[in-house]
Amino acid sequence: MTDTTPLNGDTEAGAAAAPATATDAPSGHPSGTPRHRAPDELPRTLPTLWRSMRLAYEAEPRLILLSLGMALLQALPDSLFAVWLMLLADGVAQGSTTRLVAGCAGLAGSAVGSWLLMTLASRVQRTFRMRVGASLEAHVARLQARVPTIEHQERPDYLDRLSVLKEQTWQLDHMFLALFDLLGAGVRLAVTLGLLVSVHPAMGLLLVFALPTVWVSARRSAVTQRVTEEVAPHQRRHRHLFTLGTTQSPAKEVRIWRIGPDLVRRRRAAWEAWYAPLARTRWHTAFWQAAAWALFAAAYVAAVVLTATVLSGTAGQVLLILTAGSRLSQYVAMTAGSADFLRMWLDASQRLVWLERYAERHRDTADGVVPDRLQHGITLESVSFRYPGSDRWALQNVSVTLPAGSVVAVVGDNGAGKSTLMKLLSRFYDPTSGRITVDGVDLRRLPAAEWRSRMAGAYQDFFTFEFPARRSIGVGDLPRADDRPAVERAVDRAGANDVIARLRDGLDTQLGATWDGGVDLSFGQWQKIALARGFMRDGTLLQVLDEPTAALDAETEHALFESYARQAREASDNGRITILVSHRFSTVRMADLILVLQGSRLVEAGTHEELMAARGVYAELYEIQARAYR
Ligand SMILES: Nc1ncnc2c1ncn2[C@@H]1O[C@H](COP(=O)(O)OP(=O)(O)OP(=O)(O)O)[C@@H](O)[C@H]1O
Repeated sequence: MTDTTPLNGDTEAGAAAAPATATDAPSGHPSGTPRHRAPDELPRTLPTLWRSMRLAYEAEPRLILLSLGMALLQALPDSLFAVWLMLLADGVAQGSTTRLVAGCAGLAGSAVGSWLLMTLASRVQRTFRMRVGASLEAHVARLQARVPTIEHQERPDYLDRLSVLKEQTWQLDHMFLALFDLLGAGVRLAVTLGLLVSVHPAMGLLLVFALPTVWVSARRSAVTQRVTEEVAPHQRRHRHLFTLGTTQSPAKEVRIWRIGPDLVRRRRAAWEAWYAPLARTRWHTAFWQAAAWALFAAAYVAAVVLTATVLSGTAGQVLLILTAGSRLSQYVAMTAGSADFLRMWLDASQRLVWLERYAERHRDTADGVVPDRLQHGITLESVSFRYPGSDRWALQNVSVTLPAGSVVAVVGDNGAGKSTLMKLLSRFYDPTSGRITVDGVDLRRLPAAEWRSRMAGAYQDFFTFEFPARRSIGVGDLPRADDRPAVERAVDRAGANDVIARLRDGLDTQLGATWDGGVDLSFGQWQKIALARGFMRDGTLLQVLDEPTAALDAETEHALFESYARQAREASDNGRITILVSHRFSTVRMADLILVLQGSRLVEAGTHEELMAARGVYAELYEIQARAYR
């Protein structure tokens, strides 16, 4: 693959592996080269195996025991088949009715028993798989949600490992069954070996010749798994490009820029980069597997010939060696196949435990108490921040106090760090250096979930919840999601009455055209719904409005925030701070405090009048915009 230009934020595998060049000094880095971040070591195998077994046992204790019992029982009628055949053959050859009847009865019993057990086992195992699979998937989802920050969602090493784990989660249930099959195959193998040795101890050597097939198979699986991990970034990338080329949201740009063929080409290249090493590995290991099986086949033929000639075995014994010998190869293949699955199970278990440990390490251990009301405000003390894997400072040495009860506006160029500041205040990330305090208490000491429950927010990259309008807004305060007057108040605060008035069934209208009876909204209408959601919560300490009205015209935005700021000042009996990000200076001038960010630094702070009098960056930009509107 030669063309590796990132596409739409796609993460480059090569970039993730770039050498470390970062310093910790908060100074701008011109290149923005991503720093190398080695993925954590996967935990040791055996304890992780034990852990995943415990998880499955805790989820379905009775089903797991029943499945295991069935798998072991199924081994018996199967492996005794050779004995019945021997009795039958000797009965015919020696004219012994007793042997003949015993052989026939044994064959009938084995056939019926096998069928019965197979039918029962498949039912039990299907239920077991569905239930355990669902419970493990939920476990992985919970672990991910438990991490309070969103840093891990942007780490390529984490995403690669997680994408493999997600695939494996639904396979984990298969793998438990593979373990039971392996145990069942062990029983079959032991019985068959006993039968072979009963003819002559030398027949036991057949097992020795079968062992290379097991070893090669296990080795094959381990090598394939290692390569799978190495090429995981390409796999994620080709899926991403496929989604880009086939889903609705990028469809307009894909067509207008006519990048469809380029996407196809790049997806193909990513697919090749993912698949080619895997295919090579499979071919390579298949050669060794074939060689191992050829060795076993030669030993099997020799055993049959030896029994018939040198050992002068009876017809029944020759038949027993023929049947048990071929079954031995079948059982060895079964053991090897289960071992193959087992290898994947080991790997999935390791990843699962890695995720558990990651979630545990990043568990929120903050023990501070979020205040009922703000007395002084929120202070940033020399706050610097850079995103995980990036050398570029998104914020540098920002020091400022946002006073309790104030309306604060943040302005600045694209990429100046405004949204980053909002993310730090929301504790989606912790500062790289410096600290943020809430009435003097470090924000890191306040439990993220509790702090966020006292926040509300509306963002430029809002999400379109395709629920009935009432609920799409109501989820902004889940306990009151069905409280109609509360939803109506939020609609009013967001100035979204016009959007609701146009909906066929008002607040009860299903949003999203792909749903039965659903309607689609314009971008601006969706944005007003998101804004209303951001106004659902009462009693918040921090209200973040990160360009939530960028799709509205300047006049509407201005009127909306004038009214909102007035309400916020009148009703702020708990010292709530409202922080508004906007590019429109006509809107931000009403704020009590205006922060001007430029190139990741806070360059000015003050009221509109103070900043105009200072004749700095703010005054200049304000004049430019004002002239444009005149
Ligand atoms: N998830 C991320 N990972 C790495 N870098 C990021 C990430 N998000 C933002 N950045 C970088 O951080 C810097 C600040 O971005 P931020 O989104 O805070 O800017 P902004 O002032 O809100 O810009 P805009 O006005 O365009 O919304 C930019 O250089 C940006 O490229």
